[in-house]
Amino acid sequence: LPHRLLAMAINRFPPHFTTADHRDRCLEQLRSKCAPLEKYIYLNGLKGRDANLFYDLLLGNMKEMVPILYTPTVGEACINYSHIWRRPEGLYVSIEDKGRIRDVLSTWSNIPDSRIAVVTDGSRILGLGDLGANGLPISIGKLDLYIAGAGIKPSSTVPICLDLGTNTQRYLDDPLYIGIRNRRPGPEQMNEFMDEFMEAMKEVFPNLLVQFEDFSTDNAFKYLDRYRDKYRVFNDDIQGTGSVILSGFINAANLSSAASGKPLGDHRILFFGAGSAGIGVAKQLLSFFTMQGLSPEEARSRIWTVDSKGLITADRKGLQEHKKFFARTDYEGHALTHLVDIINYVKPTALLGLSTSKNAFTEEVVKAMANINERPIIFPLSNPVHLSEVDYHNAIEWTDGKVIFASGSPYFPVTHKDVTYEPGQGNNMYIFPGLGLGAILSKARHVSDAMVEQASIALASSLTEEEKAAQLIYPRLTRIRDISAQVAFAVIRQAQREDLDMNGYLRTLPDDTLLALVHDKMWQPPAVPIPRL
Ligand SMILES: NC(=O)c1ccc[n+]([C@@H]2O[C@H](COP(=O)([O-])OP(=O)(O)OC[C@H]3O[C@@H](n4cnc5c(N)ncnc54)[C@H](O)[C@@H]3O)[C@@H](O)[C@H]2O)c1
Ligand SMILES: O=C(O)C[C@H](O)C(=O)O
Ligand SMILES: [Mg+2]
Repeated sequence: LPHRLLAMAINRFPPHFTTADHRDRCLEQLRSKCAPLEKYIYLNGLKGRDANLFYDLLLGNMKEMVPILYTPTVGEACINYSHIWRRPEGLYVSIEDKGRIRDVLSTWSNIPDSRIAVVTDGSRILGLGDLGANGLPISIGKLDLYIAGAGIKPSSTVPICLDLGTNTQRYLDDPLYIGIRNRRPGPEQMNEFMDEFMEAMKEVFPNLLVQFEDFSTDNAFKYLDRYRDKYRVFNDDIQGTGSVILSGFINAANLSSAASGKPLGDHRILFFGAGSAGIGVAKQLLSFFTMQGLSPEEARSRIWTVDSKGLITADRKGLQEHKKFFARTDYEGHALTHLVDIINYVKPTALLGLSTSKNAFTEEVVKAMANINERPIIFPLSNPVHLSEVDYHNAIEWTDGKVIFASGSPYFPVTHKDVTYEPGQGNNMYIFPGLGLGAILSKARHVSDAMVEQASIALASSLTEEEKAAQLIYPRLTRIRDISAQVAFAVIRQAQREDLDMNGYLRTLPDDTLLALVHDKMWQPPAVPIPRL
């Protein structure tokens, strides 16, 4: 520091100030706030004042801080973002920037360092609907997990919110709303905007991986298909979720089959919710069955999907494109609309909720699953927690502790008849940090389906003996860096198998050296000494 600044800094730190004490002081300040949103605002302020300390605290307190910075509290932060906004912390690209998007992107301060952008258009934030320009915190929250969970350097991250307007009237009417006050454009105008945006991203940020986040279902599928072979891009809600749930399902199916004695290939999966997440997961779960030796057609026959109109059948008029693949052709009879009737007809071993329909898995539903399965697999995956299809304590109580459970948002452990049960969290946060790190280190030209699948298998195999003994299906969050390294390693090797990598050096490394290199590349918050005379 120049002498004048050093002198100022010395004068302003109290004589007994130490960094270690200050870490404890910040934790105490955080814990003194009662409301989760207040905690979010506090942490956001801390990040602005001292980012290194913020990430150091996050790394040391993942279990406590992730539910504040990420799901579920980040959802509340998004809903209220126009009112809690403090300072610029990401990049907004608005529909009014059309024709000069390249110039807008060029204003970003860390272009040479930039490696990963999370881009949302705010149109489907978690299960909370169209939040427009208030969606930026979801990009920030995902990138905080890249930094803490996979050691991506903070200066390499680019949070982006595309401000295309909103169809949510209460925001259009809110005098403090931070976005443009228009309804969303039609598909043609949006396509033109997205084409210009993606091309400009490639020009301005040549080394960037783009993660699409929380686009409404039609656009999520459309823009993934449109850009996946042209740019380095993946969709977290379709591919990240598919990958994390395949992983949890592999471990859950093993536990369930061990209890029932039935072969793994006999599982039958019922999806409640058939949007980007439901169909994304269903497509990824096909590979669970093909891994057991089933043909692709047999695999498809093990999956049933349900939307707000009931069991999806091929004869339904006006069926949306993304629902056609799993639409049943073998059901004859009147439309099945009640979940219990559907369960009794399908006899699923697993019920997965991606419906945004709070408490849809009622006692009757859960007991119907428990009646036909020794250990029913029930995953209420909708976020945030108040939209979960069933709360953990109910799932435990209604199945007398037999359920194999994972939810999208975190739950606390539950004690039932003197036994304490730990829930799994089936959230794409276990996948995207490692998937992104692997794609960045290998300099992969594209993110392939096989890379996503290898990420999933690596996650499934990452359980420790202790975690297996506790019958967990996902590893503990405190091990996230280790898990991300294993995921990244698997992604790099798959990129190499498919000739998608542009970092030839990594090919020359034996497995243990490559894994060590992935760990070495992870950024650690530096301990910044307090200046003293
Ligand atoms: N756990 C995770 O990692 C993860 C990842 C992605 C998405 N999600 C969650 O999944 C949910 C869905 O996301 P999406 O993008 O697929 O949304 P979406 O709105 O496109 O899809 C919702 C689906 O649920 C169906 N549905 C709604 N109400 C229903 C009801 N009462 N009965 C039956 N079906 C009903 C709809 O018809 C639709 O098919 C969100 O809450 C999101 O937060 C979780
Ligand atoms: O953001 C999350 O917590 C998971 C997922 O991407 C979602 O949209 O719900
Ligand atoms: Mg999402």
